[in-house]
Amino acid sequence: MSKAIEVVEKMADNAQAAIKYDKGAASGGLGSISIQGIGKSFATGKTTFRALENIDLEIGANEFVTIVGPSGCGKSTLLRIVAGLEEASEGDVGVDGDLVVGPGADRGMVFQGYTLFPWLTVRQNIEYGPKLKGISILERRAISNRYLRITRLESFANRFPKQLSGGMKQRVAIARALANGPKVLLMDEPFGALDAQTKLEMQEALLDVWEKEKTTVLFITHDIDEAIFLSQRIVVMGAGPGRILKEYPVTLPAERTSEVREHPEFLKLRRELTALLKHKEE
Ligand SMILES: Nc1ncnc2c1ncn2[C@@H]1O[C@H](COP(=O)(O)OP(=O)(O)OP(=O)(O)O)[C@@H](O)[C@H]1O
Repeated sequence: MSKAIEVVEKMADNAQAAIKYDKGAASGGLGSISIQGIGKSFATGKTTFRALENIDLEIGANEFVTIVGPSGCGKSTLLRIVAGLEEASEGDVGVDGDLVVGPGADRGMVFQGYTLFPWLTVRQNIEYGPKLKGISILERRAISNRYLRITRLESFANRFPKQLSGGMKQRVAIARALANGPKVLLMDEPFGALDAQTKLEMQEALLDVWEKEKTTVLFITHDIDEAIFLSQRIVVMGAGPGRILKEYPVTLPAERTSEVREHPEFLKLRRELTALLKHKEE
């Protein structure tokens, strides 16, 4: 089953999906995330595999936090737990004080693969979530217009996914997530498959969306430069079992232009993170 279908089906199953579209959430809802004592064990044959151990992380409303760490340290598992797609073995996740018990419209997911519905146009993909929630066609049109504009896809509204470039498809995926009015965007290596130039453009586009929509973003990447450029805070995880090793506040200017990449603070952070992660990969 594709990840998009998995998310949508679980949302449909979940009582939280019944929450009516709330413009307040789309345009400045809160969105603080509280991750408390999360542990996760997977049953693997006769043994269990300890994927996450004692994860505590508090993320403020409208904060942009990125998780980096070696392959297999549990980044995706943690994000899936926050999304409500995976159940934690121990601990709790709350969004604005509400316990996460499954996927909900308050949390939008964007993955690495292009998880669009290939049989729907760009506009229909964006309107899919609102339609599922029974939002009227007029209101749906207003929502899709807004996110087509914000993601600069207006002239591609009637195209099908296969007629789009990789960067455009990821912009549609972001627009589709935003169309549900989430307080929180959960992004698992969303730009991992893009070429270098498109990736840089997408990072700037995402910061633009984040500033306009005031969503909280929890982002995963292997790309240290991407983590520094985007984030207000970087959380480094280690493996065996997956745990938080260190947190770095990113004290770069709020306006992230390409010059920021040459900023001494950027270069210092890159050196520190590279050294820490190199050591962990060895
Ligand atoms: N359903 C599952 N059953 C058993 N083990 C799992 C399952 N899902 C994940 N794991 C294991 O848990 C660990 C963490 O996986 P996860 O995908 O969260 O890591 P990650 O840090 O996101 O890795 P990557 O950076 O390579 O994407 C891995 O060792 C993985 O094999």
